[in-house]
Amino acid sequence: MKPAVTYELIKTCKQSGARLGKVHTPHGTFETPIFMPVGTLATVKTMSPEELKELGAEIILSNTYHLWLRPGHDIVKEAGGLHKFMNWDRPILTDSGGFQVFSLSDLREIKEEGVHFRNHLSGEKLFLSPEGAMEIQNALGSDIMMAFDECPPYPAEYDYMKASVERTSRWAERCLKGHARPEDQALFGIVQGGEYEELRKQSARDLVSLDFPGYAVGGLSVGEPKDVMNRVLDFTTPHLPENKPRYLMGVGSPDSLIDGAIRGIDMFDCVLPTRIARNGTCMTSEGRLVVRNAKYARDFRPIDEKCDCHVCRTYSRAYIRHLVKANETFGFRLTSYHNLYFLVNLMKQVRQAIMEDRLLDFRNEFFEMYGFNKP
Ligand SMILES: Nc1cc(CSc2ncc[nH]2)c2nc(N)[nH]c(=O)c2c1
Ligand SMILES: [Zn+2]
Repeated sequence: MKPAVTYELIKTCKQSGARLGKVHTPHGTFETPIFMPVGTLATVKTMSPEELKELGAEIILSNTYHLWLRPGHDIVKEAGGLHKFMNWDRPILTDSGGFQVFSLSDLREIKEEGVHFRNHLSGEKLFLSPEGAMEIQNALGSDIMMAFDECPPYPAEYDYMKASVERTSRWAERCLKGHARPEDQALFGIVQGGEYEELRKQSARDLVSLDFPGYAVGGLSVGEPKDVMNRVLDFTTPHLPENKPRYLMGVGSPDSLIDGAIRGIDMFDCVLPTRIARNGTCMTSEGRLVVRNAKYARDFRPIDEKCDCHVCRTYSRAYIRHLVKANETFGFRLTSYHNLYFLVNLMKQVRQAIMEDRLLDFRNEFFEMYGFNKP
C-alpha cells in the first residue's frame, strides 16, 4: 500500500548538512525546509485561511489535546474533519497531546497505560493513552499524526530519561497498532532522550526499526541553551533516515530555524510569531522591533523596510503602534501577519541558499543583520 506521506530529497547543501526536499501529502505537496504556523484551536490566531495562503503558509499545525477538550473531536469528525471544519484544504499536522498534558495540566500521573491528569479548563480528571491519541487524530483527519510521547522536563536525570525513552518507544508501537487509516494519514515517531547521546541513539534506533514515514526530534526547545539543542541535533539527525522528513518540534526563533536546517532538519513549528505579535513585538531583518515603543509614534516607515509583505507595503509603524496601544484587534492581526510572513519567507531564503550551496554564508549574513552575533 502507498504511504500517505512521502519525502523526495531534491539535493543536499554542499556547505552544510542541510537538504532541499519535497513532502507529498493527501492535501498537497510542500517544499522543505519549512516553517509551519501553529493553529492550536483550529485557527492560527487572528488569521483567516485566505490570509495564511496569501502570506505563503503551506502546512499548519493543530492539537489533539486542545481539540479533544474543545470543541470535542466528535464534533470535528461530524463536520467532516479538521480540514472542512476550519476551511483549510492544505496539509495539517496534529501533535499528539502528550506535550500539552505535561505543559498545561497539573496533577498528572504517568503510567504504562497512559497519562492521568486534570482538564486545564474544568479541573475534571482525564486520561489519555496512545490509543486515545490515535483515535482523536483519526477523527480530526490530519495528514500527519504524531505518536503519543513523553517530553520530559529539562534537565532530567539519566535514569529517568532512559525509562521514559523506553516507555515512549513502547507507546510508539501501540500508536502504530492503533493506526486505523495509514493510507490516508501518516504517523511520525518522536525521538526523545534529552541531552544524552546514548539515549538519543537508542530512541532513534527503536523508532527507525518501526519504519515510520517521518521522524520528529522531540524533547528540545524546553529551556535548554541553544548550544545544547545544536549539540543534540548534531548527534541525533545522523541516526534518522535520509529519505524521510525530520521535524524539530516547537522550534522556533530565526536563528534556531537556520541552525536546525544546517543540521538536516526539514520541518519546524513554533507559536512564537503569533504569540509575540499579540504583545506588539515584530521580527524584522534587523532584529526584534517592539512597535508600541514611543519612538515609533511618528515613524511612518513600514515595520521592516526589507519586507515585501502586504502589511509592510501598506501600513506604517505609527499606525500599527496606535492600534496596538489602543488594544485594537486589527493591530495584532497586522503584527501576526507580518511575523508569520517573516518566518515563512526566511525559510524560502534558506531553501534558495541550499540550492546555491551557500547556507553557511547566508547564516552569517543573517546573524550579522539580525544581531545574533552581538555579545
Ligand atoms: N518543544 C516541544 C514542543 C512540542 C509541541 S509541538 C506543537 N504542538 C502544537 C503546536 N506545536 C512537543 N510535542 C511533542 N509531542 N513532543 C515533544 O517532545 C515536544 C517538544
Ligand atoms: Zn512585513
